[in-house]
Amino acid sequence: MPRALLIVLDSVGIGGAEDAAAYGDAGADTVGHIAEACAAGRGDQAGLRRGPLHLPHMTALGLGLAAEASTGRMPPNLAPQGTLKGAWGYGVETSKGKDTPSGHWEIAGVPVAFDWGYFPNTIPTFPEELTAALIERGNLRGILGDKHASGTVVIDEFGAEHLRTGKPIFYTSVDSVLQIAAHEETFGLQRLYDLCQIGRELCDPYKIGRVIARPFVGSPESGFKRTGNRKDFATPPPADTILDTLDTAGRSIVTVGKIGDIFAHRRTGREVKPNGNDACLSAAIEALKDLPDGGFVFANLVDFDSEFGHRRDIPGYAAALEAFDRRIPEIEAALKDGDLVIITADHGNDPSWQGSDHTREHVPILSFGSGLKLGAIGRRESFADIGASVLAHLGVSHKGMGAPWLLALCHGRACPGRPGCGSVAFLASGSPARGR
Ligand SMILES: O=P(O)(O)O[C@H]1O[C@H](CO)[C@@H](O)[C@H]1O
Ligand SMILES: [Mn+2]
Ligand SMILES: [Mn+2]
Repeated sequence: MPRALLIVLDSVGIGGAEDAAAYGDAGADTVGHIAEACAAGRGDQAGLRRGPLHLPHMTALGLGLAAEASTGRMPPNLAPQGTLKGAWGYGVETSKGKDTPSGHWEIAGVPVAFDWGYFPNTIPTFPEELTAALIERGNLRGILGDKHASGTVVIDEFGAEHLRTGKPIFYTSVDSVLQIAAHEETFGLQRLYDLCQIGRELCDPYKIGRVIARPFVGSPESGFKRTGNRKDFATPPPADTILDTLDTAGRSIVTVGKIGDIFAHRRTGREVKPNGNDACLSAAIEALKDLPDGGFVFANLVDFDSEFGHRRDIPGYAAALEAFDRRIPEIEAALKDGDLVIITADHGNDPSWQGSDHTREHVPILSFGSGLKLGAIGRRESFADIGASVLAHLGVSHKGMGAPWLLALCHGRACPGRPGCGSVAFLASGSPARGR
């Protein structure tokens, strides 16, 4: 029985969203603008990286072709030179919003049809009764911030006052979030998590997607730094996702990084949550080693978004893409015959864009594995096609949103595709055909 690995490169969008203007993002293009900046020497940083964006493995999987199909422009240095090694295309987000839960839930078969709640870009941003309830139930002296902000800037601004007063820092963004930053040692990590749990309950009537704990360390003298103990308190998806479907079918599930949080820990299998892209990718590769037949590994790599996209750091983002790309051979080496890998993203976060928020974009869909039919899977009208394709590959029937694309489930590199070999190819139209 085949297995599947789904990797979400958080915020690695490829531009071109037709509805981007409605989000203030017309023209945003995360990968395209990083590639252009690198080609123009604006991606150089001493000791980190230099030169054109170098992503040989993702290029061979069709990243440049997917980007070109999405925007009409081939990003510099991403045109494939040799043989293509993957099936490539791009996904269009149908959900409302451009945040992590919308993107991930849609990937997993549940597009967001309702409107999230958002806090206005005013000071204060939070409704008085919400703040009052948080202060009372959280036993607080008050709150700091109370505005739209970037998380690293807001701890620089209020960190010292937080240490003096013990008041936590509350902020939000254009996303449906309430974020609470507090010093991990003086305020206490568990106390921050408990406060966020209270916040989660109080935010439900406002339809807020996530309450996020943002612990940090440091001092006014040394500066403040966020730690890896961020924790997202998400509202659960409104319908069954592929995780529910696979769990019901008795399949083994491993979720890596933020996935557990994003799906509110519902049917998220064995959760592994190390800190950072590299450690999360290692954990995903490690999980493949003892993943039984029919199993599913679902990983999120968040550094692209949180460390570089929101920070508008082009060299950092480029270096992170290159670091991921260098490890694709390790993923290939961990695969068994019949395994499927899909690499995608949940939204954009163009580091060349104004502000510090996500950007509405198409996402790349790159897949590979033995027996997989190579070539274009085209434009997928919903991210839900990704989850549907995972289910199709794993042979689990699916009644929800999304349609699987061209997959050739030919279990074995040497499969001659003889009649009756049992393999199934899903054609782009969605009609299954025998053999390959
Ligand atoms: O600036 P930081 O704290 O990284 O916040 C960002 O992280 C949130 C979740 O992705 C986004 O809504 C954005 O506000
Ligand atoms: Mn995200
Ligand atoms: Mn983000």
